Amino acid sequence: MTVREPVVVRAPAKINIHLGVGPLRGDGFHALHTVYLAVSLFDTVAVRPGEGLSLTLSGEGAGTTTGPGQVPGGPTNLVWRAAELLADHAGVRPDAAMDVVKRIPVAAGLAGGSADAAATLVALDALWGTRAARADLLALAAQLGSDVPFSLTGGVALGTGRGEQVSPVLAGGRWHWVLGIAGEGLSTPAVYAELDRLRATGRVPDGTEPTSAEPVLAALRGGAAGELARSLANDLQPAALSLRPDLRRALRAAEAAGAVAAVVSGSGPTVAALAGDEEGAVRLAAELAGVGVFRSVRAVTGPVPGARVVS
Ligand SMILES: C[C@@](CO)(OP(=O)(O)O)[C@H](O)COP(=O)(O)OP(=O)(O)OC[C@H]1O[C@@H](n2ccc(N)nc2=O)[C@H](O)[C@@H]1O
Ligand SMILES: Nc1ncnc2c1ncn2[C@@H]1O[C@H](COP(=O)(O)OP(=O)(O)O)[C@@H](O)[C@H]1O
Repeated sequence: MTVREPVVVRAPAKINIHLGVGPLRGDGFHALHTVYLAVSLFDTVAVRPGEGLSLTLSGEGAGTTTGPGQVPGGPTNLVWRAAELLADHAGVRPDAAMDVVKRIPVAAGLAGGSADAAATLVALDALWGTRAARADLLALAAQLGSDVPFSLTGGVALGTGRGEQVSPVLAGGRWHWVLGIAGEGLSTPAVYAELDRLRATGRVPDGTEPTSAEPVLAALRGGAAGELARSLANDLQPAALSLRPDLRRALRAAEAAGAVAAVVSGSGPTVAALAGDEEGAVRLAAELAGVGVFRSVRAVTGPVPGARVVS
């Protein structure tokens, strides 16, 4: 009997360096104009032949049992759903043993579940030999979540629609960040709902004119960290701050520790602090490691590629 080596795929976390949120659409999603950046913090998904589907989870977050950070171990996990969707699309039996190593913190605004879903599509496409067209993989990804197509493509991309329509963006550099990770996650739907509430009560602009992505796109072409720092924007940030007031302290701490700018990543609660260069990021990480508001900190760089087979 030949024992087949597993197919191992890694997929990156993302931060939103621009997140313009338009009005709530009829389908329950908000129209977005976002700029995603894939960063060097990865989950891996390994798949082997199996009878039916099975799933094991290890690494940070895998054992979380309460709150929005809970990762389901069965059919509702995005990995399991991705496997069923690809099998259905390709007309094959959903047979695979799947092992996920989670290093991307859960419910952190870093798209860890989306990374796992994208990695699973790529891994099982290789294991099952389904050879799905890229456009089909992107369409399956969009069915799994708004962020999943970006997790497939990686790099730097503009996201429109509900965030699922991605197109690459020209970027003239690499940027160094420190991620400040909070102890407890935030639920994405709860943060969008809080934004709607703040808009309905006139506490923030109503979203008919979401913040423009133009400054950030120009800064990406230029490549300088200082220019990017001036153009970071996140329309969800007031909602995340409203639900989690201690995030204000986290943002101030990042700037006091030498970040050229700091912004909440996506729906939060992770704070993405931009450093001037690589050494600056190492220094910033050391400074922020001692700040009580963060459970942990990670120095990362981006852009990095999307979900890729690594062995
Ligand atoms: C906020 C963002 C920014 O990139 O990322 P995270 O911070 O979650 O990582 C995304 O919009 C999250 O995308 P994702 O996590 O894939 O969300 P989905 O599963 O598609 O949707 C979960 C829920 O979020 C809300 N949602 C999501 C996307 C969108 N454009 N409008 C929304 O209102 C809806 O309530 C939806 O039911
Ligand atoms: N493989 C997975 N990894 C993480 N979360 C998952 C996964 N599958 C399903 N989920 C669910 O998705 C929610 C959001 O997870 P995640 O993608 O980590 O956060 P965010 O949407 O903030 O980027 C989790 O709270 C969990 O209930």
